[in-house]
Formats: sequence, C-alpha cells, structure tokens
Amino acid sequence: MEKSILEVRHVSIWFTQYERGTKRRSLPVIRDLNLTVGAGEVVAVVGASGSGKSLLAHGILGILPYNSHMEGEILYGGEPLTKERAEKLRGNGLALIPQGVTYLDPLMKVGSQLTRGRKDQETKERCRQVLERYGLGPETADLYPFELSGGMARRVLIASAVMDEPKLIIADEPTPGLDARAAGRILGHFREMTEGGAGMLFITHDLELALTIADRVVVFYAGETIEEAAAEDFQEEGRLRHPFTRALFRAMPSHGFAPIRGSQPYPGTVSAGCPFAGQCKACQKECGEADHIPVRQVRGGLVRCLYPEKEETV
Ligand SMILES: Nc1ncnc2c1ncn2[C@@H]1O[C@H](COP(=O)(O)OP(=O)(O)OP(=O)(O)O)[C@@H](O)[C@H]1O
Ligand code: NI
Repeated sequence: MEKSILEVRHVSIWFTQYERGTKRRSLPVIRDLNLTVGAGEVVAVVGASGSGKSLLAHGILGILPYNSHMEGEILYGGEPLTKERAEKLRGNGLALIPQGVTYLDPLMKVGSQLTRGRKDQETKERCRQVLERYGLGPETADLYPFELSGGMARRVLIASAVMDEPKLIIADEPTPGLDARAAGRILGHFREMTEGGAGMLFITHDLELALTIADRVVVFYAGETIEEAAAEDFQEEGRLRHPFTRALFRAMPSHGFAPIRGSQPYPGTVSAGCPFAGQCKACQKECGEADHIPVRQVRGGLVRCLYPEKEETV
C-alpha cells in the first residue's frame, strides 16, 4: 500500500445560522467523511453543486468561513493538520487550486503572486517555466489580474499552485472555461506531478472529466460519501454499488445522458436515513428511517447503502 499523504477521518462541518434575530441553528453540511490520498495517487471527489466539495477543500486547508466549525481529524504526512500547520504548509508542500478566480490578489502583479515576493534568479526562472507550461508567455508576469481573460486567470491559479512543487494538490474545479484540449493538457501535467510522487485531490462535478485522470473516485451526495470506487469500476454500470453512482454513470454523455430525477436535498433538511432516499428507485421503508446508514465494503469498494446494488452480468 502506498504511503498516505492525506487522511480525512470522520470529518463533519456545520454552519451556524441565525434565525429571527437571536435563535441559533447548526446546519450540517458535511457528515462523517473519510478519505485518503496516497503518494502518486489522484483521488477524485465527484458530486453535484452544493454537495460540500469546496467546503471539504477549505476544511483541509484551514480556511473555512468564520460561521462554520469542523470536527474530526485530518492528517497530512501522518501528523495532525491543524489550522496553524496548514497555514505554514500552504505554498510549501500543500497547494490549493481554488474554484474561484477571485482568490488572485487584485493589487499584485501575476509575477509577484507566483514568486511570493522572492527576487532571486532561480525563482524568476521557475516562474517563467511554470507560466510557459500552462501556455502563458513571460509577459503575463507583468500583468495585474484584471488584465487577464477568464481562461488566463485559471491558468495563473494553477501555475501559482504548482510553483513550489507541492506534495499534495487540492484542485477545486480547476478547468471550467477552458476548452477540452487545454483542459486535457492541464490534466496531463497533473498526472506528471503525481507520477513524480505528489498526491492529488481532484474536485469536480464532472464524472467524465474525473475519470480521465483519477485512480479512485469518491462520490459525494448531500455532504456524505456514498461510494468510493476504483476508476476501473466505472467501465461498467454493474460494477458500481450505489444507486446514485449508477444514476451518475447513466447521466454521462457517453452513456446516454439519462437525466437524474429530482434533486439533492438542502443541508439541514435530511433528518434521518439515507439522503438519497427521495430519489432512489430501490428505496425501501427502512432507508428513510434508519438513524445512520453504515458504510460497508462491497467488492473492494465502499458504499453507504442498506441495499447496495448487486453485480450485474450484462
Ligand atoms: N458561508 C456559508 N454559510 C452557510 N452555508 C454555506 C456557506 N458556504 C457554503 N454553504 C453551504 O454549504 C453547502 C456546500 O457548499 P460547497 O461550496 O462546498 O458546495 P460544492 O459541492 O463545492 O458546490 P459547487 O459544485 O457548486 O462548487 C451548500 O449547500 C452551501 O449552501
Ligand atoms: Ni465548489
């Protein structure tokens, strides 16, 4: 087994909301989440909008919003990743490619953002190389973020994250707005970095894109992991375990684009049972009632379902 770089153990995240003035309410958005990323491995986190993917990234990096709190344990290189440690490691082993381009400092030129103020020749050369690698000329270093197109800003975010040859890269929807070829090249570079021993958590809503790079796929639904499967399992629907993962499979453009009926429940609206119960064709009475749906091992993967799908021989 490869050495694990990141371990997320039983992590839950809540938001505190104020209702009618002073009444406080705790809204659970991530529940009992477990995942690991090994050296040389790309683990994709796939889930619909609002399922908690970005919050997981922010939780790992210690940059959750002030009105939230997190429980559970996060280990980086086998040691607890506290907020303070995450701050020290950011840009120094641990890199985030954020979902929003607003993470660029609007008042600082691209070059200074990449070099983090270092002026030595070696850093400047590295900056030039990294920009070039992501299809940006050396003149980009002299531009301010407002002078960049959307696609350029995306590439700058990626370049900035990989400047220091990180050990763990958390990429939160890194390629929207880029054409398929550009996205493919960027994913190719990510793969090179993991072949060099880095680990990557690749966050996306796009299962098809995830499968072009991932070794393992963790499927999120309403703040819970509902399945963890090897990328090969996605070669056939029958090898997948959770009804939602199978629905995602059928919704892929290459598998007929079948729409998934209904939508994921909002945080705080699932009181008991399986959050997918309302949309599940195989739902039984117990699914909506059980206090907690346990995660179990099925055919080498993990599934959170009382009645996981059986293998089909089609
Ligand atoms: N500051 C906040 N206060 C309250 N709720 C929040 C806050 N930030 C996020 N949430 C809620 O947490 C849930 C998860 O949000 P998150 O941004 O992690 O989703 P996501 O899976 O990354 O979605 P997307 O694919 O759209 O980026 C959402 O329901 C969102 O409304
Ligand atoms: Ni997000």
